[in-house]
Parts: sequence; structure tokens; C-alpha cells
Amino acid sequence: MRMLHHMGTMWGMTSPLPSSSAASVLDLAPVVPVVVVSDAADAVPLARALVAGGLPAIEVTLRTPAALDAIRAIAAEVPRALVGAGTVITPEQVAAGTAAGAGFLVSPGWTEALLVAMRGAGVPFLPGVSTTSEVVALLERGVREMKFFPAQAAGGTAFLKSLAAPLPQARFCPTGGIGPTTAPEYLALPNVGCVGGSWMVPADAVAAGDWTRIEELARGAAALGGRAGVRDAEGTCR
Ligand SMILES: O=C(O)C(=O)C[C@H](O)[C@H](O)COP(=O)(O)O
Repeated sequence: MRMLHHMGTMWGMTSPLPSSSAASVLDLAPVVPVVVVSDAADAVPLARALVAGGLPAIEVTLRTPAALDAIRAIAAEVPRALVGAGTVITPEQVAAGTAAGAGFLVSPGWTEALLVAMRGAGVPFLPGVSTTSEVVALLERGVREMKFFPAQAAGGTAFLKSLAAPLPQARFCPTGGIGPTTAPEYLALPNVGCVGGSWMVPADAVAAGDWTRIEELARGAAALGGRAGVRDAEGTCR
């Protein structure tokens, strides 16, 4: 499985497109918080709370005008965090996100143009899929690690279990509608490297600046990966 995993990170081996040799998004952490930042001033205390709770890989969605400033601030001021850009749906957002300091890129879907831009960015990336044909299309393009979105609505753990037999080389970060109860069920699957979710960053806690509550929720989320036992002694996802 280790070998399969390492092969899985060699994006572009069979593709004529430029490839990234960077490490995998799926190996950053078992749980990746997906955050929406409305006020860039919240970014640093929010990131510090998530890191303190044990969640160092943070996806800041490019859904708000403050998002790029938030990424810049976290990249500059929270060295223990690895901040990424989420909701990346255009090549322009790939460029803007990486220029702001994003260390990884996540998209809810994918297009050929987006894939070219993500491959050229030089950081780990996860294009999003929700159908078997999209998984096959990305495998055909040498991409073996994907976001499965919207995970719960598109078939949940049953869908991923069904894919494991015919397409074992594909590995996923399911995201969308996942919470602390369902996350361990995903993390126990052999083709899941990590899960994404927003449950540890409730909008009301961010609005209130309740960083203590977010740190506690992050600590609970970080413990889920350990309970599911999906990491080996070196911290690598199986
Ligand atoms: O922003 C994106 O690019 C998305 O794909 C959507 C997010 O992954 C979900 O918003 C996750 O949030 P929850 O479903 O609340 O856990």
C-alpha cells in the first residue's frame, strides 16, 4: 500500500502535461478544516486555534473577498500551519492562491484548463470528482488523488467502497456534509487519505471570535484520525 501510495503521488507520470513532484495533500493531516473567512483579521487567530487543536493543514475557501488576504496572513504569521486555497475553480485563482502563499490547492470539480493550471502550480492539488467517469478521466490523465465532493450527497462511504475494487489506485479526500460522527467511517476506508469539513469552524464561533471553542472542536477532529487508525508509525496515510 505504501508503494501504491507513493506511485499515487507521482502525478503526471503518464501525462504530457507538466507535473508536480510535491507531496500529497492526502498526507498532510487526517482532517482538513474548510474555512470561510469574511474578515481577514480573523485569519491568524483562527489558524492558530486550529493548529493548537492539532489541525495544521487549513483550506481557506476563495469564496470571500478576504480569502487571499487571509491566506497571505496565515502563510506569513502562522509558521506551523500549512494553508491552502479551496474553491479554486479557475486558472486565475490557481495563480492568485499560490501567489498569496497557498501550499496546496483544492477544487470542488475540475476542467482541463484547471488541471493544467494546477499541475503547473508546483504545489499539491486535489481536483474534485463526484462520478466514476470523472475518476477514470483523472486516472487517464495521471491524477490519482482527488477530492470527493459533495461526499454525503454523492453517495458517501458506500460510493467510495464500491470504487475500491475496480479503481484501487484512486485515493480520495471526501468533503461535503461530513461531521464528527461520519468522519471515522470515511477515514477507515483504504481509499481515503483524509476528510475535509467545516464542522470545527462554526460560523457563529468565528463571528464571536471564540477561538477557544474552535481549538476544542479542532482537538476533537484531530483525534478522529487517530481513532480510525489510518496512519502508520511515520504518520503516513495507508
Ligand atoms: O468550497 C469548496 O470548494 C467546496 O467544495 C465546498 C466545501 O468542501 C464544503 O463547503 C465543506 O463544508 P461542509 O460540507 O460544511 O463540511
